[in-house]
Amino acid sequence: MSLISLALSRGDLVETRNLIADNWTGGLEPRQLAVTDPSDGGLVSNVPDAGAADAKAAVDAAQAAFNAWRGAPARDRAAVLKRWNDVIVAHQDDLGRLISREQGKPLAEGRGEVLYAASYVEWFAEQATRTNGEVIPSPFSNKRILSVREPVGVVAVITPWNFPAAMIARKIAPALAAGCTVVAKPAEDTPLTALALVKLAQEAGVPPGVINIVTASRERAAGVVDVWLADDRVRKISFTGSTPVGKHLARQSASTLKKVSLELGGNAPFIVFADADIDAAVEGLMAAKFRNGGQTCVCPNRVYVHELVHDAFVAKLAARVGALKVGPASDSTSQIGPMINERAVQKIERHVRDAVSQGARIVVGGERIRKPDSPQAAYFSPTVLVDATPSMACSCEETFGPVVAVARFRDESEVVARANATPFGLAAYFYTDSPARIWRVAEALECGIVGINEGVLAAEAAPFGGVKESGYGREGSVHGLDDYQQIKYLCQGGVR
Ligand SMILES: NC(=O)c1ccc[n+]([C@@H]2O[C@H](COP(=O)([O-])OP(=O)(O)OC[C@H]3O[C@@H](n4cnc5c(N)ncnc54)[C@H](O)[C@@H]3O)[C@@H](O)[C@H]2O)c1
Ligand SMILES: O=C[C@H](O)CS(=O)(=O)O
Repeated sequence: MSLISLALSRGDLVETRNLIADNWTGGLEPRQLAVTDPSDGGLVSNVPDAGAADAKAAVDAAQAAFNAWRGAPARDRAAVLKRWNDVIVAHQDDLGRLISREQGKPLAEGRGEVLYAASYVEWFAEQATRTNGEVIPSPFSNKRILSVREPVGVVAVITPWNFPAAMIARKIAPALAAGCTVVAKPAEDTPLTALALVKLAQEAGVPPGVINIVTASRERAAGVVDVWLADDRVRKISFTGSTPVGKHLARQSASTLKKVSLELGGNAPFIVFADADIDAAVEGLMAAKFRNGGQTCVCPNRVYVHELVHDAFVAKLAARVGALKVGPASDSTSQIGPMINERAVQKIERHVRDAVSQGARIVVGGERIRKPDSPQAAYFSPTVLVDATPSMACSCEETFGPVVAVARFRDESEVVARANATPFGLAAYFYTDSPARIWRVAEALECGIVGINEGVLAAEAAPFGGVKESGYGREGSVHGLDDYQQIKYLCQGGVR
């Protein structure tokens, strides 16, 4: 094991308090939430386990800051966001270590996520000065009409644990660019990265009350968010997480007709046609599937390989999967870190057991890895299953782990139908050498994101989001501000 320290050079970036207005606070109740290292179960730190009173205080602060922030020139908002981007990049190493400590991903991935998060901040620093309205040719000689874009108001941001930096940056940056203010609640497993990012935002000059962040346990998360859902000053919910929670938030937002954007669960198909470059398809699947140990919403969850190339593909894939090194983030040679928690690894075990009980065969892996020196850690061996069928749990639910389930197919129309036979529609991937097939299949797949002969799609310039039960709204791209703004129509009469 080539050990590396996950200690930060700037220890004060391990911020253990919540921020409301310009007050770093331990919370209005003396309750604490323990943050543990998934690599060994050790305690990283404690943060406040906030409640309803903290949630309301956050909205009070965000509302109080809104008029001044929305009234600032767009270039001033852009300058603050640019400085935030710069300080995030300057602290890439510390933030990467913090991500790896609380989320478990290997340090190289943690460092990479920091730059990914910063790319959204930089993108929206640029977009902030482009929120143009329109002067519209008037249908009336005595009237002039135009439209302007305005910030919606206070935005509630609720984020998951798998990308603790990128997911919250992908929401706070456009909110601030649009002139909104924010109340944020990061995932209970990974609050420290979000707290550090907000601390850096404060250092970059984000005014008091523009960003407010509270942390809460899984048991108390609903209590915090329910306050925001019921408060009519909160004009938008931006959520990334599971589909069941997303549906709940959408239902509860209806009472005050909040704008809602939902980046939810996936069940991505990965299709390898007979005319594909098999080596490229294997590498594409490795990149897409094993990023963050398979714990991403766009990970391929069902792999369909044409029967003519199935055995050759599986043999190459199994060799690559079997060679992946599993270990703690503190080992620089680790390629697959621990799963986020015990609940996650038990779901993966359940999926593998269910698949085998229905006839799937394990080609490589298939078992939990227990490390004597870290009995509480939740490691799972990189796994390839073949002979997967639609009725298996691993075909119906996202496994969210390092397990590849492979099925054969015969023709294009059959495999597209199978790929679409899911309530989800976030990402899909396919490999082919046929330009005509590229258009047919890309148009036929029911999803928001398509990888064509490519496995890694993340990009701040691209519109990220899904359809069906993977949610709605788009993050990043020139569309990323739309959900944080409203369009106002102005009509001036008496011109003639
Ligand atoms: N589409 C995307 O961009 C995207 C990105 C990352 C993760 N995800 C999805 O998120 C899931 C994994 O993340 P997770 O386990 O953190 O999801 P989760 O839905 O359990 O939790 C997400 C956030 O919601 C909060 N939350 C949980 N229950 C709540 C409730 N009743 N009321 C209010 N807030 C509540 C959590 O504290 C957390 O902050 C997977 O389904 C994954 O596909 C989607
Ligand atoms: O897990 C969800 C992330 O949004 C995936 S990505 O890093 O944006 O591709």
